[in-house]
Amino acid sequence: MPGASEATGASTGSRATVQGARRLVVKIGSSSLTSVSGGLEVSRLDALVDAVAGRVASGTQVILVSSGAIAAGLAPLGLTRRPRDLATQQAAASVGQLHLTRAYADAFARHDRVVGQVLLTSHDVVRRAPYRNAQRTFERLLGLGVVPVVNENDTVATDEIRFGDNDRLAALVAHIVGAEALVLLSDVDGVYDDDPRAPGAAMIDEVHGMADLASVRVAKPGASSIGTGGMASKLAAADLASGAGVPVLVAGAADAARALTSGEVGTVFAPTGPRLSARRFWLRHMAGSHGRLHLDDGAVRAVASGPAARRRSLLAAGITGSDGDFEAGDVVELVGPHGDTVARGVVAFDAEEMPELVGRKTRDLAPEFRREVVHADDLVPVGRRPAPDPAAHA
Ligand SMILES: Nc1ncnc2c1ncn2[C@@H]1O[C@H](COP(=O)(O)OP(=O)(O)O)[C@@H](O)[C@H]1O
Ligand SMILES: N[C@@H](CCC(=O)OP(=O)(O)O)C(=O)O
Repeated sequence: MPGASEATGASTGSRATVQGARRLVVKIGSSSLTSVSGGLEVSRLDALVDAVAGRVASGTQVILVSSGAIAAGLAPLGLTRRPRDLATQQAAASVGQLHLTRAYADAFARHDRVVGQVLLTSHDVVRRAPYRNAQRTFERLLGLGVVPVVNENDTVATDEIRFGDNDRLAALVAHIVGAEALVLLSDVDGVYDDDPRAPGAAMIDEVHGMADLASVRVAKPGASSIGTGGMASKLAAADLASGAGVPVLVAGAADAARALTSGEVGTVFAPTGPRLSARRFWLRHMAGSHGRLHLDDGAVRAVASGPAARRRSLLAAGITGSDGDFEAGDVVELVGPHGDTVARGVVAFDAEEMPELVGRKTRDLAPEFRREVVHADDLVPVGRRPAPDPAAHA
């Protein structure tokens, strides 16, 4: 387990990246902005905005992902605890999001900054066209000097189309906007090797892959907790972002100013994989899948193993079957002989054309079928990386 005293060059580099990033996603959790009894605590929000505005003034484009809509809606509705049912959560979010947005607009106005509200559901990112549209909107907002304030569109998100938690949403947004780093601010000052309330629990300085966290105990959020995902969702989001090349800093909201200037607080997650382009990240982590192509061993080796430069397109000869109702241009899973997904990619044929193709060498195909089924440029391997299982440690 890397400890506070074992700072390495890579960690220093990751903290330096957070410090020097020209485009940064900052996520703040509900528990750092609200209390169940008092609703939105404007003084805490103001302190966060002071830190963000300071960073913006120094030339960084900041995208703020803010939780707190549901919690901020409780007190105005006379609710004394977080509701369990989705409809009441959505009603609370409808009320609370308005409070949140108004407070952000007022707080940033003190710094002569304009904010723009961006409410997303997973529907907006699983399909390519709305995803590109969201990308363009962010780009234009940032170009206009606006601070985008993002949340899940809780009032319309049903269970099926929920991101689930804003830590994950923040990791996705970091890739949508091409941010250089992600900062997750919470009511705890970093990731601890045990429940932070346990005697002797120590904060971890740096993480170089999820294997470093194998022995970390992640306590489940209590029933009265304001936050939704607890530390487990932060670790999953940090894994998602750092695995695709984006360093992540987990720090306390009370340390926001230092987190956004020196970066010398909290726990830093060094990148564990190459930086994925926004398109490849979308393909790998966000795109909705419309079906599956089954591959033989040779095809699995061709498309999913070895360095990226040597990976090849998927040809009909390596396909043993398909299922699903996809059309050319849809995203499908590429599945190995043992049923495990080895890659995802954009398929060049409709499902109903597949019987003509399965198992055939290119030279044996009719001329109109003689092309890659999934081109190498449209294909991204899905490696398996272990993440800590909160249930196992709770
Ligand atoms: N190993 C751990 N290290 C740090 N915090 C942990 C750990 N296990 C559980 N926690 C808890 O996770 C909580 C943060 O998650 P959460 O309340 O969901 O935050 P937020 O609302 O900011 O998203 C902290 O209050 C902390 O008590
Ligand atoms: N979208 C929800 C927050 C969901 C969420 O992930 O909350 P948190 O764990 O506090 O970051 C809201 O605004 O209440």
